[in-house]
Amino acid sequence: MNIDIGNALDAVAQPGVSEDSLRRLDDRVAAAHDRIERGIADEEFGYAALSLPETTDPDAIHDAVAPLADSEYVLTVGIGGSALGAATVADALGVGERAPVLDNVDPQSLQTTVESLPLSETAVHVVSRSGTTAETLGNFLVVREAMADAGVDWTDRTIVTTGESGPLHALADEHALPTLSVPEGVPGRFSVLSPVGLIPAAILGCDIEAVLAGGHAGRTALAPSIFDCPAYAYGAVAVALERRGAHVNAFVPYAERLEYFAEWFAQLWAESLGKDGMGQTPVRALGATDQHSQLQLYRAGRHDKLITLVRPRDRSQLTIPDTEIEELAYLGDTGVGELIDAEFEATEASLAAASQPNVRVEIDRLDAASLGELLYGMEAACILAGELLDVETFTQPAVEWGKRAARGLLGDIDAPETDAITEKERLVVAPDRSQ
Ligand SMILES: O=P(O)(O)OC[C@H]1O[C@](O)(CO)[C@@H](O)[C@@H]1O
Repeated sequence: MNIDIGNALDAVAQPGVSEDSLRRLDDRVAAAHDRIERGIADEEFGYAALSLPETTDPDAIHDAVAPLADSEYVLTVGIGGSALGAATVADALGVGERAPVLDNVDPQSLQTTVESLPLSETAVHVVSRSGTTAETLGNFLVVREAMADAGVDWTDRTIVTTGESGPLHALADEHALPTLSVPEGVPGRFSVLSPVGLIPAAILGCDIEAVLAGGHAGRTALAPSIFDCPAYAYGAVAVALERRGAHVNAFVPYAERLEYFAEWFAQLWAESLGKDGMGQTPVRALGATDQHSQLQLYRAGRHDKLITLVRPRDRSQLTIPDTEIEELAYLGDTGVGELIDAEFEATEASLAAASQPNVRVEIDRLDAASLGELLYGMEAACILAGELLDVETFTQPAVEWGKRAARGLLGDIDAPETDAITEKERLVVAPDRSQ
């Protein structure tokens, strides 16, 4: 993974960062790096995520999934960090269509998903770090009943990843389901390089060792300076720009197979850095598609964004055939990869020409090793940003209020938050149907 921050400098962008302030910021990056290394060495909560390339045991994953190796599909039942990592890895490695994700509680899509899958050839991976998440457990209870109704023994086709205790762990124990642990000290959104993110890819025959090796390359690339460490360069520049008004991070991968990666990044960035009244709002977009929907805003709208452009350098070859239409001659014999890269570079230049700060993130090609390095790099960038912003990067206390309110509404607990639902201020505007 390498990073080009040239278009974030104040010589080009507004807001922009001067090279002097980057050099001054580098002292803080060196101190933050020491802090991170100490956290890794002491296996501290959160920092332990940066040891996963070394601590995750791919053999244990292969052993656990061996009975499911005949699966045509792997259905992940999880939400947030318990789904987005697995979806990102499967998507990026080209098995996304065989690795659907149930990460919402929408009755229609749940029904459609369950009805569309050959349940006897489907493995179900239920993932929840807490083991209590209502959406995940609710979805799973529906899926297992559908399997039973279809005459499929769900205990033969289910594998669980969860914490050391909780209802999901109890259920797995009761039915002797194969169970792997969410690694100790690793928050969900930082757990992609563990069984949480790797099980579907392993069942579908992907090279998870190469993903971990890429993560390891990311580990060895950590260095106490933004001028030597791409991950820290990204994190530091994002923070510096946020401080100068770039409160939005439009994250734009130029590869369809990285669409879930943008969603994964959005959780990582929002849930880790959205604290104490700060935090860049991640916006997922896709290149070149969203050039035709969002770029007008990115170029001519407020100067309140960092635009992150991501691409694999090497792409598969597919050539646009020649055409008899003269105006389209320029497309003939052009690679589709050439076309999307021209769009990438033109968009990058168009943002610079409009003084809109943007950063280029590149990987060699979209393969297991580069993916592992990219995921690790973004996690390290996020942790570095958290150090510079001095926020509690690894928790997400603000999400608990809503969970209590919902459980109160469903009669599970007696929660004061639930009152706010019934006492909501109302000013409803509805069309007058009497006319
Ligand atoms: O893995 P769990 O405990 O089911 O949580 C799922 C997701 O929900 C959150 O706790 C937010 O509600 C995320 O941090 C987490 O990734």
